[in-house]
Amino acid sequence: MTTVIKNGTIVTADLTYKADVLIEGGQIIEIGRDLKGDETLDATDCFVMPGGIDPHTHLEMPFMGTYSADDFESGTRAALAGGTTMVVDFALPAPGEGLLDALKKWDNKSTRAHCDYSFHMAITWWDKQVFDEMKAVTERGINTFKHFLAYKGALMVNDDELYSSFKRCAELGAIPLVHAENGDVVAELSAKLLADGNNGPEGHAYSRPPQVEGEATNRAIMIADMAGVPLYVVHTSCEESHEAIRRAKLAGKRVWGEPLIQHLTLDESEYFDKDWDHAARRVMSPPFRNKQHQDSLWNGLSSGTLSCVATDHCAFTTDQKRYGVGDFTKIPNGTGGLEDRLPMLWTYGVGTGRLTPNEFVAVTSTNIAKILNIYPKKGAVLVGADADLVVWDPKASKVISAKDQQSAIDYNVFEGKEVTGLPRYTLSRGVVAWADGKIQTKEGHGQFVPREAGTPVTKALSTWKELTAPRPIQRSGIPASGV
Ligand SMILES: NC(=O)NCCC(=O)O
Ligand SMILES: [Zn+2]
Ligand SMILES: [Zn+2]
Repeated sequence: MTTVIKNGTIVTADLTYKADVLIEGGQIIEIGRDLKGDETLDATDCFVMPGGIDPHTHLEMPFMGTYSADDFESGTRAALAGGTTMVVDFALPAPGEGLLDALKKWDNKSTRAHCDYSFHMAITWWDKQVFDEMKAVTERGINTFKHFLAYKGALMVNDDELYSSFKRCAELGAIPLVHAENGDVVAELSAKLLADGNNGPEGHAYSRPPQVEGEATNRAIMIADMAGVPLYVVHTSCEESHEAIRRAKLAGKRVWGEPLIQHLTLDESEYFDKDWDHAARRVMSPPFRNKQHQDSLWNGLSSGTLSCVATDHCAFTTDQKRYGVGDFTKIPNGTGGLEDRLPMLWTYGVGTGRLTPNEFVAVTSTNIAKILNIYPKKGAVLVGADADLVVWDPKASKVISAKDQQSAIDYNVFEGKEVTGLPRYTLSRGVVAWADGKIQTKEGHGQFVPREAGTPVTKALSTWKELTAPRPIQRSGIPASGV
């Protein structure tokens, strides 16, 4: 059975051209003019692009005394409805839990996924077992390890643990990820704010100023450099962090920054809303920033100093957010966005001229596929690539509303935003997964995507580090010891 996408314009990270796409067995088998197939999808007036890859989701995540409300079933439905065909979630070992035991739990949760997925492994504590199991994790097809510098007393690791884990990543050809906020300072600021009677959701934003992010980003970059490993900084939200990344890149360090669609399009005024629920629903870490920080993030995307747009989809219901009434530190941190990432980025990025369509593809799909070592299986429109595609109608529009969404929660942080640019079809490995405004796949269609360690960048960096490593100076005529 073959499927042909006809009459569309293919848009990739580097090319725009008119052609049909023929699909068989889940893969693209031909690209050209006047192709025929058993089934035809009409892409007239549409762009045919690689499906989005969201490198940062937390589906059914155990966090702050509860679980995030979207699981792999509803979360991946939301992804497909918004043109995203792959998500990368975080396997999170509890303190003292083995990495492989945690991985089993994420294997079980993900059996219900509608689209393809992969995992990052979090390093939440450190000893010989963790060191040893990191190798087995890479052999299971996970080449990225996440470190939290925030969430003191829960997920946070200290600098000695960070350095040890980064060195282990370097040995394994894996890439460390970092949530860069100074958890010690956040804990102190939070306690002071609460003591002063600042207990509303706005206290969350006050407790995490850009400096805590800038400091932690700089620290993680320097530690990664000393460990000889690249670094991926998740949810880069402010100029201080972006500046550290920019400077590191210009100094030849291999560092990537990931702004979220929420930080690009929503600002800190959300936390000053008089409605407690409105503000609490938007509590996430790092918090939303002001317009200057948003401009910095947009500029980073267009100049290439920031690489990928993610969601950090970690959705909690209003009832869950209310755990924090009277104490903002108990509001579960996280917001949704999986269904809205592509339409919002197209509307506020391509629609305003901040991004070209090719840059849009780069930052939503191709760049992360390359970083994660799954390009061109994913993130490409090429013969042999998986047919994870979105037929994108740049003129279709809607007003975002929780009542129409796939996500399981009862609100949407983008409620009321009008977006222009929506998927007409989303295809997951050649199967039409979203059409006519409805999900067409069955749960369990999604497959785990293994990712090999030893990516082109880790190999290049380890070659360079080996070449420039400190070496003893060979001397003749060493003087006799003075003792
Ligand atoms: N970002 C957030 O607030 N929640 C999800 C966990 C994390 O990424 O820090
Ligand atoms: Zn985080
Ligand atoms: Zn996250």
